Amino acid sequence: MEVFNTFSLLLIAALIFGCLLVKNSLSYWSRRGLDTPPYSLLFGHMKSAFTREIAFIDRMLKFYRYFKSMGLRHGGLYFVWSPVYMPLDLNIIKHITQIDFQHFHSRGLYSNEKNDPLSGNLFTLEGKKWKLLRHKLTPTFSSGKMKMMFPTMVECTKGLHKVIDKELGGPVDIKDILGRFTTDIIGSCAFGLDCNSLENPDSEFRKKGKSILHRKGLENFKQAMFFTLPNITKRFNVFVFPVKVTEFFMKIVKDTVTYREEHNVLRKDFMDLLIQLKNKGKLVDDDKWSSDLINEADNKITMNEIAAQVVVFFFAGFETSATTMSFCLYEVSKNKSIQDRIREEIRRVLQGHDGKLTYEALMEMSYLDQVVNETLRKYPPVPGLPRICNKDYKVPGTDLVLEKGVRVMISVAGIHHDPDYYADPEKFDPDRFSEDNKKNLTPNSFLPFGEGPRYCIGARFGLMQTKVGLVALLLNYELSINKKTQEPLQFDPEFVVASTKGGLWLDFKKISNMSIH
Ligand code: HEM
Repeated sequence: MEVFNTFSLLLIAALIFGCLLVKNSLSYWSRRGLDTPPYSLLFGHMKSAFTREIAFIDRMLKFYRYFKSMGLRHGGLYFVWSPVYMPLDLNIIKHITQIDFQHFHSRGLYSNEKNDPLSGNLFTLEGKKWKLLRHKLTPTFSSGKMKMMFPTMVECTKGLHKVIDKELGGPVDIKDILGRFTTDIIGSCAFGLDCNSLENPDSEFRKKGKSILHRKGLENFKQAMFFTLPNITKRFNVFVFPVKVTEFFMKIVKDTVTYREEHNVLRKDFMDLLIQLKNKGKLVDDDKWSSDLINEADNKITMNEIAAQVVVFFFAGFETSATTMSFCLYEVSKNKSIQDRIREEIRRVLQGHDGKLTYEALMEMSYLDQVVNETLRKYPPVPGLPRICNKDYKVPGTDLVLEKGVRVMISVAGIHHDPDYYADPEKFDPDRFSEDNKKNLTPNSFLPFGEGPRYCIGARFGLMQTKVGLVALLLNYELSINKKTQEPLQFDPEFVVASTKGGLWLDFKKISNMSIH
């Protein structure tokens, strides 16, 4: 009986202590004079990340609008019980992402290189490791390297035309088809493999890609934990990807590298550049691509590092571009005059290039560029930018000191939909980005690829594949919405990347049969 009483007392004491701890954690912002939207005791502001009720983009809009409606420059959130700072003021954001980068060089995401090699990638790495790797990988994405990969991308449009032609006559789920298209492009450019997912929607690559981005059950819970409590996840040695997915990619990368090295295969793709970094530590000049021109250097990368980068290129690269293309096609399906104007530009520019879609021809399509920018504004695929404070930081123009370890979330979606920066923000208006109007945009109010030294390394590649896909489709097909098109669009809570719920269904009518090859 006495043992039972002691145990009960200890339990009550632990409960009281736990409650006080939670209360203390959840008063972090009020003690510093920052406002917070209503939250749940158990999950803070992340309940819907665990329950998947509200999409990430909608959460980013909601929190931004809450603070904005109160006329605030910033506010506080809680990821479960840990404090997250949300700046709205563009000057504070500029300081965090660019000027005072040394205080915020990391995203504070899960990375556990030793036990989970694929988590040691450029997106998640921190501090010096990230800096060194970024330095080594930057030349991989130079415009010269992009030009070299361009023909591979254009080649993949053949498969795109075939699939659309097969589906003519009924509504087409363009989101799914474009996901397969970019899977094939990245598969080709990153792994040097023909993933064949356009022809075969059940291809292994497509299945693995989907299983990562569209997580269910325990995997969904794990993903929310990686995001909200990375340190705890690391302590439990949880893998960022399901073990089978990790094994699949590790094997493909190792087999490809070994085969290329044994057979002296040179291909103009990411894998080739990463193999150069592994063996020599440096890349050849843009205009040369042969093994005897590679300079020696000692900062080489390992096989595991190659695998981690190839996989992050794959996951960061295919869905972001596919959703950009889908949202763009949805908007031009509703705006016939915009659609006609792009098609007219595509035809005119191609005529000047013997009907071939070359890198130079694509760069000439300025209206297409405006339309893609407006799509990225209205539907930013990455709606929030995470950072973590690496050393105490006084927020400029305020009395607030962010302590080391406090996380930051910048609401890209909120800024892109703020009427102070974009008049009538729900209107799809590519002329916002015309040569004349661009000068009037508020500096730092357009952040689809992030900002500062952690800016998206694949932005050029992403824009290139997005535009190649759009040219291939808009040249030969007229698009319109149909009864199956969801209006208004709903974002899918199961995806971190902004994506529509239940696909995106459009009608395609073939109007010409022009080749771009
Ligand atoms: C439309 C397409 C794309 C969009 C909208 C996009 C967006 C972004 C954003 C917002 C970030 C975070 C930037 C920051 O925190 O400031 C990012 C980082 C990154 N992206 Fe992209 N991305 C796209 C395509 C790609 C592609 C095609 C690749 C690779 C082939 C790629 C690889 C990466 C990597 C590796 C990072 C981490 C960079 C670092 O931390 O140093 N992305 N991307």
